[in-house]
Amino acid sequence: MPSRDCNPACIPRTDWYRSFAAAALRSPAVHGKLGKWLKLEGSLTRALQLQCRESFHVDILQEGFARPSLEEARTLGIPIRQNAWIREVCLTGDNTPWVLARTVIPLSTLAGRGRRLRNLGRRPLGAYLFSNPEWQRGPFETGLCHRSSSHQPLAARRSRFFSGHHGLLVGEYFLPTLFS
Ligand SMILES: C=C(O[C@@H]1C=C(C(=O)O)C=C[C@H]1O)C(=O)O
Repeated sequence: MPSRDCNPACIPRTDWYRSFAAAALRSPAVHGKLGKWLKLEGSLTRALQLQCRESFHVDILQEGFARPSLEEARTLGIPIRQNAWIREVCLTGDNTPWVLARTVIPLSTLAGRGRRLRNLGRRPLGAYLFSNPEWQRGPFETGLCHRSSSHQPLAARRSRFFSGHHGLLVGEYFLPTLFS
């Protein structure tokens, strides 16, 4: 895993989608089991843990300071050349990768109590956000992904979390294994 304080060059490009726009989402009206997961309120981690028979864990794919995509910076309202803390994980249930997640946390959000967001390790981000009532979630963007392989995520959702003037962006990409 890249060192914690590396420059943008250290964090290699995400090999699923760098940003929500890159997922080329379409037909946001998604129904059935897929739609249920996309519209799930509350902690996705908690819902996945309830889905497990044996085990659940968060695998860190990469984490560190890097430059968000232009679209992510604009969505967060931060300067387009400013680094952010980027965390990419795989949520794994019963030893099967179920969800890929990319979280972009602006520098301003890391100040003060937010500095804990840099030290989550394998603790789920949701456990932090949903245990602190000052964090509120905004509306979801959802949709089906354009896939170039059968292993890539079927659908994705994204939302911003807010605490006062601070925010962060969470993108969650649902893998086909969650539905098999
Ligand atoms: C926001 C949540 O946290 C989950 C855990 C994440 C992590 O640990 O990086 C990222 C995205 C979420 O799927 C949640 O549980 O709803």
